[in-house]
Amino acid sequence: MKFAVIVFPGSNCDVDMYHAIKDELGEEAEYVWHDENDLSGFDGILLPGGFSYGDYLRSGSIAHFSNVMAEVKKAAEQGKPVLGVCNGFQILLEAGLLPGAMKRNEGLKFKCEPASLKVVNAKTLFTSGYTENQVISVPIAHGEGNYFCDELTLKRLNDNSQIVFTYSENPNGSLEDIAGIVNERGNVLGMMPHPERAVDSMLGSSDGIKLFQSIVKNWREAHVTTS
Ligand SMILES: NC(=O)CC[C@H](N)C(=O)O
Repeated sequence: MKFAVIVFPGSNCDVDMYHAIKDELGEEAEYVWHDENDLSGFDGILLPGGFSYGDYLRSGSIAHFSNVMAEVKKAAEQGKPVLGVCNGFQILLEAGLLPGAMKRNEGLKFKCEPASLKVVNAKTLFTSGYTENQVISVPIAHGEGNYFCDELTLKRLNDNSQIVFTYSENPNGSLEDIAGIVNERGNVLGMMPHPERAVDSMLGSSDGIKLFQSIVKNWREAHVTTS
């Protein structure tokens, strides 16, 4: 499986993402600069964390105008897996690929620490390697992770099982402890915690690797025929 790691001016978790895919997962990965106009050669799209355009205005609000975002939308419409982590999640929200918005953390402090997450929905293509309600440890590092949406959107998220991860202890004030959500179709996931930084026990946790393994397993089942 071949992944695109999209790089925006100010991305700083692209190397971690690339390392997780290439060295820990053992799949193909390529850096793709934000002005690229063609993602047709990739099977999965990864938007890594960082401070695209210095987080000016609102995190992700400038990056979502990048050329590559039209291609990310196309890939999502084609049903390809699209994962946005931290700033990647913020960009997906700004692009309208996921509902809701991100506010500054309650307390207005940047939080960088391990987080306990509950896997609320283990039926997505991103989480099928976990069990329902499994608690995993994945680090967070953000100043703008306070997820917010209106009541109707929240009801839809709950009714469609689109809330995928919640925090055991809410670090940022996000609505209903939301740490990650998926789109209605189930192929676009945004999450504030960093699974790419939890892929080896030397990093304090290897719980994140299952997320990437789930993507590959589900992709193989759908695309690779064995005789
Ligand atoms: N690591 C990240 O992507 C976090 C940066 C992010 N722009 C923030 O809210 O602070």
